[in-house]
Amino acid sequence: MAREQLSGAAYAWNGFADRQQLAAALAGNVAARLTKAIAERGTALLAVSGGTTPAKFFAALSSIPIAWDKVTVTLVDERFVPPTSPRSNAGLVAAKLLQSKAAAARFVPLYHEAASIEAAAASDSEALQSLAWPLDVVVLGMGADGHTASFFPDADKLAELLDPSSQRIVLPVHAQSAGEPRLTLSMARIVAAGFIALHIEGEDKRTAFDGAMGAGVKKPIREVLEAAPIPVEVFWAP
Ligand SMILES: O=C(O)[C@H](O)[C@@H](O)[C@H](O)[C@H](O)COP(=O)(O)O
Repeated sequence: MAREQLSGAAYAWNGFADRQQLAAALAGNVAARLTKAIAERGTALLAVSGGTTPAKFFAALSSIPIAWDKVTVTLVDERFVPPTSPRSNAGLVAAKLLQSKAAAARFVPLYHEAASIEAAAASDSEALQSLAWPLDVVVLGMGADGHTASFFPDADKLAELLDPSSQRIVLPVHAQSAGEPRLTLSMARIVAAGFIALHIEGEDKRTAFDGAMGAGVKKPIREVLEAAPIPVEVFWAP
């Protein structure tokens, strides 16, 4: 595990020979952190990302026997679609994570029906406000464009999205490259997590990550690493 310090953007690189080994290692790390949180405060709060990368990790985590009835799972971000949509991250989590042992966990979605995405985000629904913040664990993904969560480089009001002092829990996102409008946890809620993992796979993502750590225009993933008070644990496999 190589620990890197880049002018405030600290991260630890955890490289694996294949995606199954990564899934087992990341699941073991997350399960241990959740168990520690339950021992310390009686409950644990986990936020996960969607997309195509997490499926193996979700399957590995779901089978680990921890006190899942004391775990609340929410999302880092969500497309503005109902859980029945094939684009829904809530649907992905229900199908791939909240199974087996993890079926006993409580799930709190970001999406709920509303007249607009702004209305949905502004309500920061009652269920979210009452969660036992800060997050104990957050697992981020990253796009090849350097976005993470729904902090897309072409998002409207990107500076607001990246503001680490925001008091908001959930923010609305409009970005041409995102497809549908998004709901995202705010930067402040993400970087306050006790354990921040970035799960990326493939050479394209490694190249994109290395590029984001270099000079030039700061991509959102670099902004998150710089805003985080603790090193981000990067989990990568080819
Ligand atoms: O809603 C989403 O799409 C995710 O939360 C998003 O932030 C994801 O982590 C990246 O876009 C990577 O997506 P892939 O895993 O599909 O490459």
